[in-house]
Amino acid sequence: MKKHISHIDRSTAVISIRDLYKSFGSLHVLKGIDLDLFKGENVVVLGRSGTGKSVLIKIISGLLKPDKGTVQVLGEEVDKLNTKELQALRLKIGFSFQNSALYDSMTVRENLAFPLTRNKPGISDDEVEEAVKQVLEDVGLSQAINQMPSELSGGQRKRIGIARTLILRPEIMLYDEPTAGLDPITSADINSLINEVQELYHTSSIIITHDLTCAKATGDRIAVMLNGQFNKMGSFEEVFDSDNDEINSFYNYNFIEGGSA
Ligand SMILES: Nc1ncnc2c1ncn2[C@@H]1O[C@H](COP(=O)(O)OP(=O)(O)OP(=O)(O)O)[C@@H](O)[C@H]1O
Repeated sequence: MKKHISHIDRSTAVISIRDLYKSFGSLHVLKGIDLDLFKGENVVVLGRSGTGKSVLIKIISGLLKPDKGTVQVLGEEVDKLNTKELQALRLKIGFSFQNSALYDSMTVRENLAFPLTRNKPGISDDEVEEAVKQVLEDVGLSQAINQMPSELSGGQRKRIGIARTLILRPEIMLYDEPTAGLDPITSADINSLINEVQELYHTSSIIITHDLTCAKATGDRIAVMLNGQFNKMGSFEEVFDSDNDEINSFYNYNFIEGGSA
C-alpha cells in the first residue's frame, strides 16, 4: 500500500481518454483504452515490453495521432490542437524520460535555468535564480547548484532531471520508466521524490514502468496494460489480488523470479 497520503480531486479529470485505438500497419497496439487521471492522482501504467505504454504517452503529448477515440488533456482535445496550441499545452506537462539527460557542459544552475530562459522570455535574472534555488530545495539538492552533472550520482542526476521539468511548474507529470537502470536504493529514492512532487507541486502523474516496487510505492491506482487494453485497474492490492493468470504471471515474474521484464 502506498504510504504517502494523496489529495485527489475525483471530480476533475486532467486527462480523459476514451476508446483509444492505435495501429502501425497490421500491428494493433492500442485496442480500446479508457482512462481518467484525476487531479492530484498518480496512475501507474504497468505492462511488459512492447505493450504500447510509450505509444500511449506519445498520443497524450500529441507526438502521435490516434486512429480512433479521444484524448482530452486539461480540457483540450489534443488531436484538434494546432502547433501553437499544442506547444502551449506541452508547457503544462512535465516529461521525465529515460533519455532526458542533463547538459554535461553546464552546471546544475545552468541546466535548471535553461528551460526558464527558453520558455519565458523576459524573465529576470533574479527570478531565474530564485526559481532555481527553490526547485533545488524542493528536490533536496541545494548544495549541488554549482556542480557539474558528472560530479553527481545517478540518483542525484535523476533528481536534477526532474527538477528541470518542475521548474516550469507543470500541472501534469509523465514519467517514462523513472527507475530503469537504477539500483534498488536509488530507485526507492526516486519513488519518494515522485510522491514528494505530487504533494509539493500538486501534480497529477502518469508513471510508466515495469517496476512493481515503483508501482506499489507511487501509484494511487495501477492500470495493467495487456493486449492493447487496460485489463485491470485499481489499487495495487486490488490489481494483484487477482485470479487473472496473465497478471499473476507478471507479478510472479517480477517479485518472485526477480526479473526486470
Ligand atoms: N512509430 C512507430 N512505428 C511503428 N511501430 C511502432 C512505432 N512506435 C511504436 N511501435 C511499435 O508499437 C509497439 C509498442 O511500442 P511501445 O514503445 O509503446 O512499447 P512499450 O510498452 O513502451 O515497451 P517498453 O516497455 O519496451 O518501452 C512495439 O511493437 C513498437 O515496435
